[in-house]
Amino acid sequence: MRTYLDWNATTPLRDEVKAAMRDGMEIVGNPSSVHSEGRAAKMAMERAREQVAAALGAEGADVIFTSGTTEAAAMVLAGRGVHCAVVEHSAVKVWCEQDLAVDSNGIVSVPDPARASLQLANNETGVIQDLPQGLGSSDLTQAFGKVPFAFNWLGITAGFVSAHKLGGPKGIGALIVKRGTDVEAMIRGGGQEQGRRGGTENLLGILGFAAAASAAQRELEAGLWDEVAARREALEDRLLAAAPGAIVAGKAVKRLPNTTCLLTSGWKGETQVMQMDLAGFAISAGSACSSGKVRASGVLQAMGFDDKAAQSAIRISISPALGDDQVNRFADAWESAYSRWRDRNG
Ligand SMILES: Cc1ncc(COP(=O)(O)O)c(C=O)c1O
Repeated sequence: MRTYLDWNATTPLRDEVKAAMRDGMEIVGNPSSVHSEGRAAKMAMERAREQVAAALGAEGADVIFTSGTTEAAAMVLAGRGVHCAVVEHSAVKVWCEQDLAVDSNGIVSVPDPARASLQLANNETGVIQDLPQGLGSSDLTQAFGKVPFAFNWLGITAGFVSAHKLGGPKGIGALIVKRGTDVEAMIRGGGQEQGRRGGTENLLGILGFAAAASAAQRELEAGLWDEVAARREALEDRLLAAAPGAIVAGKAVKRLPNTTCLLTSGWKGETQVMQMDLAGFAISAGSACSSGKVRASGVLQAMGFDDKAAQSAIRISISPALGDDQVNRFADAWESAYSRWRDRNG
């Protein structure tokens, strides 16, 4: 039996999502067609758009369906000379001047919010940022569904989300913009999405996204993520007690309730990921692998960790679908791997 502890990377489809997509398979029409089949497809899509907007607290804002955050970010950032910090996901970073300062907790200073992009929560550490009013754009991908927020109250112009982080399908997401914001289409062609994103819409993906967004909203309102936070705290207490030299990145500041980024300097993150995989647990390493060369995480380096510490990072990210038992079994497995490593490196 495998235990999946990598919910920040992606999530399994929720049952409600599968049901919504299965129902959607019966829809025949193209949302742009004027006949009854087309109007039925359009109606289902617009209902889904309202559901996504409601879950995001973005009623009255424009929800433009895209293939996910990467596309949404490109639409508003490409060629604009926007500023960001190196802690951003590469989907944002690739378009920006990466010159904003980051402190040892991963908190970013934003001198000119209108010309900046700042993530609400970091995918590696879970660190949550207070977004300054008037911020140009924010990557909301990791925060959506895990912590309550309302787009309408964040005071930002644009936000990016991906459905697969909250139990929806992969390859669908949205760009959310304040109504009336000028957004030039990147993918041109038909006039879909008010001329801002050409191409026949991914209706099945959209229906799955809406079901995921509503389910996530209900879960948050029911307080299930408070239980996740308590479970995560208990896990960190155990791991830090077993490995007194270990560090949890960002532990001193507000974080997502489900994320632990653990550094055990000297013990390679990749090694830990492989050992845990063999023991039946999926976690991820906090370092990025590019062209066969393992690099330390830029996020952790920006927070002041040296290469050896940064390369030891693992990320454990849980969800309300996991119980105490699964998390405890992971802690057991990690602790015994740690004591073997410590005995060898003593
Ligand atoms: C914070 C953050 N931004 C952007 C992305 C990219 O999302 P997608 O690959 O769905 O476009 C991810 C997911 O990997 C993420 O965690």
